[in-house]
Amino acid sequence: MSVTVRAPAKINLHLGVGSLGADGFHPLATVYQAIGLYDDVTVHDAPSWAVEVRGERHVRVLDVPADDDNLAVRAGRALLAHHGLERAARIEIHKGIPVAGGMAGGSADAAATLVALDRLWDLQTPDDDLLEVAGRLGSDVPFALLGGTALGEGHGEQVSAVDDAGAWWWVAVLSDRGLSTPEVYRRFDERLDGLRLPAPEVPGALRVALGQGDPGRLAQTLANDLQAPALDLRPDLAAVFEAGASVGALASLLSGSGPTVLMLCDGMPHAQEVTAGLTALGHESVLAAPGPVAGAHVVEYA
Ligand SMILES: C[C@@](CO)(OP(=O)(O)O)[C@H](O)COP(=O)(O)OP(=O)(O)OC[C@H]1O[C@@H](n2ccc(N)nc2=O)[C@H](O)[C@@H]1O
Ligand SMILES: Nc1ncnc2c1ncn2[C@@H]1O[C@H](COP(=O)(O)OP(=O)(O)O)[C@@H](O)[C@H]1O
Repeated sequence: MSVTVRAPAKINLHLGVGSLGADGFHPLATVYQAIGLYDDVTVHDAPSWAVEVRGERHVRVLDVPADDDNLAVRAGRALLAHHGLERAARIEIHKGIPVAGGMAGGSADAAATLVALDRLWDLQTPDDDLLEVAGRLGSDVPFALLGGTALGEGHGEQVSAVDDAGAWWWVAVLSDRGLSTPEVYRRFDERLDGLRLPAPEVPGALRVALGQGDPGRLAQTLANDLQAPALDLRPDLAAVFEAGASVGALASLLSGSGPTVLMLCDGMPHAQEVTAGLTALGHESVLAAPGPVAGAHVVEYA
């Protein structure tokens, strides 16, 4: 028997970052949104742990570890440890989420594996326990379970749903190489030069824009505190922001720690226009996706 679970990419509509804490993490006030780019994870009972990674053309699958370092395997082991069990699984990952793009593809695989193994082995793990195991695997993993649009607090692992009336369309401009999340946070610290920041907050105007489902308003409130440090590390990305403005995107924003650049559009036809405009300017990997979409969910039992 096998179980296949689909999990979405995430973006951060607001990424407010505070000063580095004693735990080695930065306090966050973020609003996540799950968008329609997905990884599918299929699990089978097996005598020992194994993982295979495949993916769509725009995904650099060779950058994904195919051993015990893979977040999906770490998730499987963590779930078993939580239940005090000893078993193993073969995990097949089909990636549609860009690797090291600031869209939490590894976290999506971890979340999908938690749900898939829970079903395969009928573990009946309570939701709160799954969220807790997820939060220890990575700050973004609980959101990949929840999906939709959600507030992220703590270091991003404490998630709660947010009212969102929108049917948003995003265009993602991928990069030909990834950016390391810890390096971007380190650069964020360097820029502060010892200054202590107040606790980060999500602006009320963002919640209003989401509640009204108004793309023009949302465009005014998108913000990411990691954008400037990421641009320090990748100054070439400035050209992508300029391209977004020149093809009429409502706003451009770095996705998480980057290097993917997101462009907010006014509906699907506009997203298609923006995609065509960027392609005509020579940007090769450009994907349009709707949001919000569901978190990790079963798509097949076989
Ligand atoms: C920046 C964000 C925004 O959603 O996502 P990505 O853009 O990477 O997808 C997240 O904060 C990334 O979360 P995730 O990739 O799960 O990070 P983790 O595995 O928990 O942590 C990796 C490392 O990033 C740094 N880190 C992470 C989260 C946080 N709030 N503060 C940090 O300083 C720490 O150095 C940590 O050791
Ligand atoms: N299942 C996985 N999918 C993607 N990356 C993984 C996975 N497991 C481990 N990794 C490692 O995590 C790093 C960051 O992964 P990813 O989640 O794609 O990006 P980001 O943190 O930018 O959102 C990759 O460079 C890769 O080495």
